[in-house]
Amino acid sequence: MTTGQPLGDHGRMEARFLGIAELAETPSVAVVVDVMRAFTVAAWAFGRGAEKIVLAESPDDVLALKAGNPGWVALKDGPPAPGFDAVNSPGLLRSLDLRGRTVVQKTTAGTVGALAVKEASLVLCAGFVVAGATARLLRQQGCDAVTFVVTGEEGRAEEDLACAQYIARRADGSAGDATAFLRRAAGSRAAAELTEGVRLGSHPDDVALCLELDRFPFAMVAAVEEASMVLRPRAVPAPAPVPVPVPGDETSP
Ligand SMILES: O=C(O)[C@H](CS(=O)(=O)O)OP(=O)(O)O
Ligand SMILES: [Mg+2]
Repeated sequence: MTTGQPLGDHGRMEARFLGIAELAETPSVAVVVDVMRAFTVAAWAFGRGAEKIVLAESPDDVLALKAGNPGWVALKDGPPAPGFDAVNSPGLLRSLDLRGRTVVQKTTAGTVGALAVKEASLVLCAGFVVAGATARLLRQQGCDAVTFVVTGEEGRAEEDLACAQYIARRADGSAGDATAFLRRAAGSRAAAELTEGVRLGSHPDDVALCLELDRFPFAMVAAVEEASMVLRPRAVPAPAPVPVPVPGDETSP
């Protein structure tokens, strides 16, 4: 799906929403979106103390990287598998202590999307849990053209598209009411599959955790380090509220 369009009322940022297979050229700035579940899981890994996440090309690469780096945490989607330490579930990951650890992650959609734009000058990975920080970072960087990679269902995954459009609106300075976007994600095929237990390696809380808006105050930046694509958190504090002048109060601005 190609829906190049200027966004918001302000016209400051041009956003394009593309599936992985539609990436004909390397974008300058890419936001790779996987709500259910790769980048919700990645955010939880950082929330639990992980230092970095290496995005791997294949399950075999995960195991090879782990073999060469004792202590790394091997993670993939699907059911628990020999040699792997974790699955792609925020509900299961949130009880792990990952302080100082390196996670190696391979999933069906999210990690593939990030690797597809590894040559971009700025790559952010996102879901609703880091939506606000991701939008703030795009604003801080002055990004005027952003390609959102909608990783699920060949660019049509409703949870990813809704999240991408929401981040684009916030980055563009438009109103930040997320209700309609979250409702679309809650009604997605991915949410239904997780609720019905179709997707293996899951926890009953996974959908709710994937729909937690701004759960974390950091964005997630991916960059090539020594031939691997490495994801790291970057704190993006919300700006302090502007004081409202109070008539008659000489101490107010
Ligand atoms: O683990 C997930 O939820 C999915 C698995 S699949 O795409 O439904 O097979 O992977 P993700 O890359 O996180 O979308
Ligand atoms: Mg997904």
